[in-house]
Amino acid sequence: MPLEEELFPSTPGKIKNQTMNRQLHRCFSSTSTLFLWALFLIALTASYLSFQSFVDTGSKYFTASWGGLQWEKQVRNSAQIRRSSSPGMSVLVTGAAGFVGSHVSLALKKRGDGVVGIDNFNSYYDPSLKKARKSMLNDHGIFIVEGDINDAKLLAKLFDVVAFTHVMHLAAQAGVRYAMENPGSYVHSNIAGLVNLLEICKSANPQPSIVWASSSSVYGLNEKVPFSESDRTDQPASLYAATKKAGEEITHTYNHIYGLSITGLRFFTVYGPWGRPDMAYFSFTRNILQGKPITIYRGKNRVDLARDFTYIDDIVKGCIGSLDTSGRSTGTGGKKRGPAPYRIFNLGNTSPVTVPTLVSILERHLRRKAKKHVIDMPGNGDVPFTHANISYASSEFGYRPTTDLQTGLKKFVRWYLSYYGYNGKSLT
Ligand SMILES: O=C(O)[C@H]1O[C@H](OP(=O)(O)OP(=O)(O)OC[C@H]2O[C@@H](n3ccc(=O)[nH]c3=O)[C@H](O)[C@@H]2O)[C@H](O)[C@@H](O)[C@H]1O
Repeated sequence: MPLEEELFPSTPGKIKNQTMNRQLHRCFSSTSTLFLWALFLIALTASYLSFQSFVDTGSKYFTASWGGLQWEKQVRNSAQIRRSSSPGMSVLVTGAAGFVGSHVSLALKKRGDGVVGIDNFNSYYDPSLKKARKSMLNDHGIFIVEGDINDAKLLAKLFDVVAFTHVMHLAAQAGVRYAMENPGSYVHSNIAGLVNLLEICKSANPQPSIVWASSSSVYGLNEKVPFSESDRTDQPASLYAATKKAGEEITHTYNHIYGLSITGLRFFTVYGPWGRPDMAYFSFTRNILQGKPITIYRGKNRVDLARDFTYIDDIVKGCIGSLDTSGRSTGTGGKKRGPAPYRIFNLGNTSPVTVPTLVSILERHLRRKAKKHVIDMPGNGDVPFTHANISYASSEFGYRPTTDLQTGLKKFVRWYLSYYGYNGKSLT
């Protein structure tokens, strides 16, 4: 039976309906018919109102149109493996119009793997940048479905059309500080969306192997440096971090019960061309070019904040290395048949740089001075520093970052200027 029908039967509750009919018949023949009619009308009005509110809420997330023969053909074409040297994989990339998602999709496609993307194109940051990434991917034969990872029917349909060997799960609500403004969006994408995706993957036949984006933020208030995968991660400093940590626990459960092969990647402040406008290096560049001030946070006792900034090409190599070594899921028909791999890796640069140094590198590349406004770090979920120990990823798949911040920012600035021009007015 197709996955879609198995999960969503076409005649749900058939038996229940027959029982209900008999009960209704008895009710109408009783003396309290009038009273029951009144109750019925009230219930009808209430269900209409709640249906309306469901439609309103639902349409916020599931407005995308998909399906049909032409759509299925596009999905199949995009998933086609065109590699002769090795078996190759067909990968469903979630968040494919995002920063990391678009880079990983392109790299996979270029070496002949099949790639289908899914992205909800939400407006957390300028959706036109996401559309531009999408059209770049389209030019390389990658089809991106517009839809939300919470849409179980859409995901089930995708697995009916293609037997994906791997899922690269990068769709998420990112951003550490935005979690204080819109906590619900983190629960929606990073918890509910993740569980929905895992439910589909566990029922798929064959089950795919899953590689997904966790975050360096799970180390929270950990003070031991550099951060190793075995260090404590039970002191998150932000809701964002807490949802990523929850994701690590949730994926462990699906590995344990259903035999899904899972690899979680703790990304350390990823930057580069086609990046996220909400991140500091990006918004600083925009403001410096527009002559606007930038706010630099400073830690306790006037200590500079520092990040293990990691260049996108290094992260892409880490993602592909993880996919190539992920091993197989072992379940069928939603049942585990044996133990499957469960791994977590740091993907960082092993060389933290302070935020003021980041700013001075940008000033050099942009040939402009920043108007700096230095303030004490507000209690907004930030951590004072991050620093990755990458020996586990090195030993498992030869992960070795090669781009320092100076070089990486030069490439970013070159891209930024070619995309936005000098005043960057198109950026909102
Ligand atoms: O590794 C991660 O897991 C996360 O990395 C990223 O978070 P962060 O490391 O916080 O990056 P980013 O916002 O660029 O701030 C960088 C520095 O600039 C400081 N900062 C920031 C803004 C500002 O106006 N001023 C400032 O000083 C700020 O205090 C910080 O010290 C991703 O956004 C997140 O989605 C997640 O993937």
